Amino acid sequence: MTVSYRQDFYNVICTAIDHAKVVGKRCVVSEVKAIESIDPLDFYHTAAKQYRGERFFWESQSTGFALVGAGVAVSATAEGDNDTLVRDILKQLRNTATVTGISGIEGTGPLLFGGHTFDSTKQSSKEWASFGCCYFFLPTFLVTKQEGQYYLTRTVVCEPGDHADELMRQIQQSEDTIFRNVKMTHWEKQPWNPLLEQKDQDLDEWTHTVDDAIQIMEERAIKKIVLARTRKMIFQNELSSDELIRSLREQQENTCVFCLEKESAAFLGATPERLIKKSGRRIYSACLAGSVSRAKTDEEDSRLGEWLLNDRKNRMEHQYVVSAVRDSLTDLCEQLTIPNQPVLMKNKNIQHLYTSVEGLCAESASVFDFVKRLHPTPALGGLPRKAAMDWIREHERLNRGFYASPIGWCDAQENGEFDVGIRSALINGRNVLLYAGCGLLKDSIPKQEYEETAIKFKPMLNALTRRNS
Ligand SMILES: C=C(O[C@@H]1C=C(C(=O)O)C=C[C@H]1O)C(=O)O
Repeated sequence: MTVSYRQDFYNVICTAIDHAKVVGKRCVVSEVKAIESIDPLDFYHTAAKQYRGERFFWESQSTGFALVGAGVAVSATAEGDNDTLVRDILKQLRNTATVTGISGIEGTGPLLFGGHTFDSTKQSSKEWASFGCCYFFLPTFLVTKQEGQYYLTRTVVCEPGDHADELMRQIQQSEDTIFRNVKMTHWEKQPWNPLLEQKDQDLDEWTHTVDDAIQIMEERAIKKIVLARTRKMIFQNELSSDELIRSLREQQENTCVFCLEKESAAFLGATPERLIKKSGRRIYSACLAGSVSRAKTDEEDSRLGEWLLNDRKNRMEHQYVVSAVRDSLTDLCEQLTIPNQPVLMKNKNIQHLYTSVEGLCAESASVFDFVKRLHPTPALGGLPRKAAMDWIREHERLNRGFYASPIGWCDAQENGEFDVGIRSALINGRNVLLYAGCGLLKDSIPKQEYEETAIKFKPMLNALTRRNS
């Protein structure tokens, strides 16, 4: 990657077009600049006019870090094994992209955002068709909010026959339009959107599948299987990811609110579960497994929390995740700090057992090395991984698509973050597919697990029905 400090964007584009002519290939040019503070969601909303179906949103509620992308400059979709494809694009970007303006700020410059399916051996289903098995894109406009500062990265793809004046005019015009309107963002009160139909997986069918899982865990050396279910919903009017993100960020403190659009579909949610964050040599991961509901009174809530901290089944379920995460990270990290005991993570609708993970890795490591090693942890797949995945592939009555998979971003310095796409839904027009899963052990009780998944529907359900419970 060439970093040019003093040249302005126009000159860099001219040089890139000349270079594209010589090498006969497109060249990517990005410019990073500081901008005045704006609400990332207002930017997302305003960009819809030009870039609906080509946006992403990412906001960590606890740190305030946010990324919003609009417009597809470069994209990658694939069927089958997807990891190589994204790495290749990133490598290509690193080798060929020119970045001008401010440098050294994480989450700025040419950055890929996206995700892939839970199970790369599975063909994508009809609902997930537009996303394919893997979808990442480098946005034309990227707004980054980092430590209270705001940055705009704009990216232009220069082809051999392009004219700098035209490219410059186009990007400037789009930028002016968005930023003129962003200041005037006005969220209108939405009319009531009635729910016309909804369908859950039948409780008997679910019970039967849980029984199957329990039986296989008793017969074979399988310790844990995560089983998921869906709820299909049809609303009267088209749903808007903008409005849903707005509700999620208001209601789901302590989570990461994310959304990835592709054509008319959007996959979004408020996940409490970080898979991996890499910042320079520092890495952060998390073990999250073992759940109980929140209660109405503080007293009852604490009692439930205490119960969870001491419940044998939940502690075991959690410990499987801790051990597997430790095993996955040990040889990628020089240092690894994992506390011996979990603590409680309390979210609006549910509380979990949580163990933090921090480490120090080699400079050359990529956030994708970690994703590949960790996914799926026993929190989303099971233990042993392969046996659990085989069972899920054969028995679970749904196609998970991007649900329970890593979703997130990676910049050209290989910094990035991928969280697990849970507490999520796929929306398309008036249709919604909600997803939720739970960890099964030999002594699981089907009805309890069904109820646990119902609680896990709540964050998205409340956003969809505009309830606050
Ligand atoms: C699978 C989900 O959640 C996972 C399963 C948990 C559990 O079984 O206790 C807890 C947190 C997540 O790791 C989901 O929310 O869909």
